[in-house]
Amino acid sequence: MAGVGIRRGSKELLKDVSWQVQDGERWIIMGPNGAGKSTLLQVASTRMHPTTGMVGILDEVLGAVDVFELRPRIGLSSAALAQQLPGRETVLNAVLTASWGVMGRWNEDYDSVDEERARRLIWQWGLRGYEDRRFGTLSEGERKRVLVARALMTDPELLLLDEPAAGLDLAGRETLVRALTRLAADPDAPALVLVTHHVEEVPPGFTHALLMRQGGVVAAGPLEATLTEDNLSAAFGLPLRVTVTDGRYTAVAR
Ligand SMILES: Nc1ncnc2c1ncn2[C@@H]1O[C@H](COP(=O)(O)OP(=O)(O)OP(=O)(O)O)[C@@H](O)[C@H]1O
Repeated sequence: MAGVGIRRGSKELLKDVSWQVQDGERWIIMGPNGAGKSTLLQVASTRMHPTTGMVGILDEVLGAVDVFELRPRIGLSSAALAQQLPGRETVLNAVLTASWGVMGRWNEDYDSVDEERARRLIWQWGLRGYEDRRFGTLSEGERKRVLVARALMTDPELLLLDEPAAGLDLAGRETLVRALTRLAADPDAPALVLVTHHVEEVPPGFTHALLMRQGGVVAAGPLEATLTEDNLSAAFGLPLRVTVTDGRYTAVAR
């Protein structure tokens, strides 16, 4: 995207954002509350159109393409989507129904190939044995992993994860970070974009970072050169001390 701005009334949600994701890249989007991260993902997932600027997604230009054809090529996991999934739906159906772009199972006919893929994803995301459990009865950590499995169901070319570790306890977070580390290392995985508030949630193997503040880009580029003390302090508006141990980041106020 180039020069993207989004305005609602007098408020600028995004200001002159230019950003490119290439095949095989794994991006972190980070910034404080209200920085515009979710808005940016809304644009990248074709749910929101910019007021100014140009957005190209998977070789199509937003505004000149049928978004309903583009959406199955983009996997999305977010709290807003989780709320739309019926709690009575089974884990298997929560993942499987993504292939039809619907949230609850009705009378659709699913191929056994689709069901096999859904089961494989459920296993891959550490939920073997949970296939018949109802989504509403899962823990937050289990739910988050179902959402990622669901987002991968259509074999997307781009995977957008909006705060997948929000609300998880330490073990839940570490399980998810490990799973995302594996995904990042998979050469067949789609391009990845992960939104988070916390450097502790950056999975090793992610390649790039975009730091935001007040709708604008503070810094963007290769991860190590971007997640620096100076850039993170500027994004969060607080002097930070950042350490990296075995590819894992921690940040504390200075
Ligand atoms: N329709 C709207 N009208 C006016 N302001 C809006 C609208 N939608 C979002 N905003 C504002 O735009 C800003 C950016 O919101 P956004 O959800 O993108 O931020 P975020 O970085 O994802 O924040 P958080 O980390 O808290 O989830 C916020 O200040 C929000 O209140």
